[in-house]
Amino acid sequence: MPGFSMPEARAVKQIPDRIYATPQEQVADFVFNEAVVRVFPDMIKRSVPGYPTIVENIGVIASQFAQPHSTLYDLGCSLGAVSQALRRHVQAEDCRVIAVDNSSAMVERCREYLHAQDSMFQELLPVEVLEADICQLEFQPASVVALNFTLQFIPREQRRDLLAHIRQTLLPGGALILSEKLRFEDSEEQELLSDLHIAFKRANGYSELEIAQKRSAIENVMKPDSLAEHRERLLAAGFSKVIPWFQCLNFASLIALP
Ligand SMILES: Nc1ncnc2c1ncn2[C@@H]1O[C@H](C[S@+](CC[C@H]([NH3+])C(=O)[O-])CC(=O)[O-])[C@@H](O)[C@H]1O
Ligand SMILES: O=C(O)C(=O)Cc1ccccc1
Repeated sequence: MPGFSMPEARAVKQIPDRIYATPQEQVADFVFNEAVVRVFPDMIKRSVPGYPTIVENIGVIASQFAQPHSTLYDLGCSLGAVSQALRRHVQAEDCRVIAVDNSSAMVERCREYLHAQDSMFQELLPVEVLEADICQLEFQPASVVALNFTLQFIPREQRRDLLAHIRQTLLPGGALILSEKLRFEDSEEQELLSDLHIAFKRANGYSELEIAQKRSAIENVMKPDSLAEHRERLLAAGFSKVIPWFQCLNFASLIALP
C-alpha cells in the first residue's frame, strides 16, 4: 500500500474554487453545501497551509494509537480525507472507521470517494459514514478520534461538552488529534500570522476580492481559539496531556492524551 503518495488526490477531480471570484452584493454566511463540496479539495488545499501534511500524518499518528477491536472516528469528515489516511496507515486488527458529518452534500460525496478507495485497495478497514451532528452522537469505545478543522465550526459554548464526551469514549492508550486555525492573544503575532495566511492564499492564486469575500463569509461561522484556550479546555475536559505536533502559520494540530 502506498505511503505518502496520497491516492485520494488522484481520485478526486480538482475543480478550481471560484466561489468568491465575482463580487457579491451581500456575502452570505459560509455553508458546506453542494457548491462547496464540488470545489472542496481545491479550496482546502489552497486555504489551509500544511493541510496535505496534516492529513497524511494523522494516519501515521493514528497507527501508533490504534488498538485492536476498537473504533476510529473522523468527526466533521467532509469528503473523508482523514478516513482515507486512516485506512492507508492503520494496521491494528479488527478496527473500523466511523466518519461523521452533518452536511448531507458532504456525506453523499464522501461515501462515493470511500467506495472508490475500496475498489482500488484490498483489506481496507471497514468505514461507515454517518450524517449526524457530532454534538449529538453516541460514541463507541474509541482508540483514535480526529477532529481535523471541525471544532472551530462548533458553537463555542458546546465545545467543552463535546471534548468531555470524546474524552469519556477514548480507551486508555488512545488519542484525540485536534487540528484548528489558531487565534493569537499577542496582537503583533496575530497580525503577522494572519497577514502571512493571506500571503499564502495569494500565492495559491486567490485574488484580493476572493480573500476578502471568503473572510466575511466565514467570520460568523468559524471561530478560532488560541492555543492556551485549547489547552485549558482539553485539560478541563479530562485530557491529561496536550502535545502540539504541527504548526504552519496560523494552523496547528495537537495530540491530546486521555
Ligand atoms: N455539528 C457538526 N457535526 C458534524 N459535522 C460538522 C458539524 N459542524 C460542522 N461540521 C462539518 O465539519 C466540516 C469542517 S471542514 C473539515 C475538513 C475535514 N476534516 C478534512 O480533513 O478534510 C473544515 C474546513 O472546511 O475548514 C464540514 O464538512 C462541516 O459540514
Ligand atoms: O479559508 C480560510 O480562510 C480558512 O481559514 C479555512 C477554511 C477552509 C475551507 C473552508 C472554510 C474555511
